[in-house]
Amino acid sequence: MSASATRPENGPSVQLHDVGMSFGHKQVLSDIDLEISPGHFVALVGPSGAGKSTLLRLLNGSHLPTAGRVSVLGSEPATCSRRELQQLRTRIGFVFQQFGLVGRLSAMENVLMGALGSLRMPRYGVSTYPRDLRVRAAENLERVGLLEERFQRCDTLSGGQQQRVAIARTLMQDAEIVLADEPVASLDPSASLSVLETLRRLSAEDGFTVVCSLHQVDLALRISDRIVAVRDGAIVLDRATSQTDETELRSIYSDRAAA
Ligand SMILES: Nc1ncnc2c1ncn2[C@@H]1O[C@H](COP(=O)(O)OP(=O)(O)OP(=O)(O)O)[C@@H](O)[C@H]1O
Repeated sequence: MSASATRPENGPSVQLHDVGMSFGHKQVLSDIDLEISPGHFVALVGPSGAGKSTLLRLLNGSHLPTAGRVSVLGSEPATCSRRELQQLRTRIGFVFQQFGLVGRLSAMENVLMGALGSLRMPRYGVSTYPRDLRVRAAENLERVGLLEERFQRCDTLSGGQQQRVAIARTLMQDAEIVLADEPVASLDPSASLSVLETLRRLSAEDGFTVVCSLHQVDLALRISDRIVAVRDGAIVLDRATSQTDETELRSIYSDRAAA
């Protein structure tokens, strides 16, 4: 794992205390208490509209809580200056459902863009990046199984391949936390499992923490160390994955009307 300048040794990656989030009069999250240790792979599950994406956005400082405290890698986004928040975000990778890649650029160039935070000037074209970064980008593409496709335009890659490129891009950041917002929602079951297994392997190899929202409870059970379920803006289950099962998790979706 990358060295952290501010996080106390072995301190939690993420700490939320009594967190609430409202948009105007709409209360979206309330009384959220959550602590995640470094290197853990946490699956965030729960029905549509439960507040999972909002919770992930609180973790990278895109949203600031309207109540309580959020601390990420030892920093509180709410009290960070703009520059401190920018620095914090270089330590946090984000993987989106829609990949967030530049389709007309090659896999290699998209991956290199993950290193832009460490460069002073914008770059245009693979050859304008320093050689050491090009070597690392190729290594990271190899780690996600896409070395051969490195010069292929991203919009010609399959969905699963595109998500692998997005994951390789976060590796260029040396991210200490990877936040993944429904990263496999648009993939078929086989590609979904394969992408999540890749993320899991990389997290184990490099030691970064993963918080990953998922709708597929079977995948959450296969891939995570811990499952946090959110419903109607509150945490309704927070357990080691080995201590829960598909029936209990499905009830969080199906009991919704009765709750
Ligand atoms: N910027 C915003 N302004 C107003 N309401 C918002 C905003 N962002 C999210 N919400 C509301 O917050 C609630 C939770 O949304 P969120 O996207 O966090 O849910 P989710 O659990 O990620 O859902 P899904 O699984 O469908 O992605 C929803 O009612 C949504 O309309």
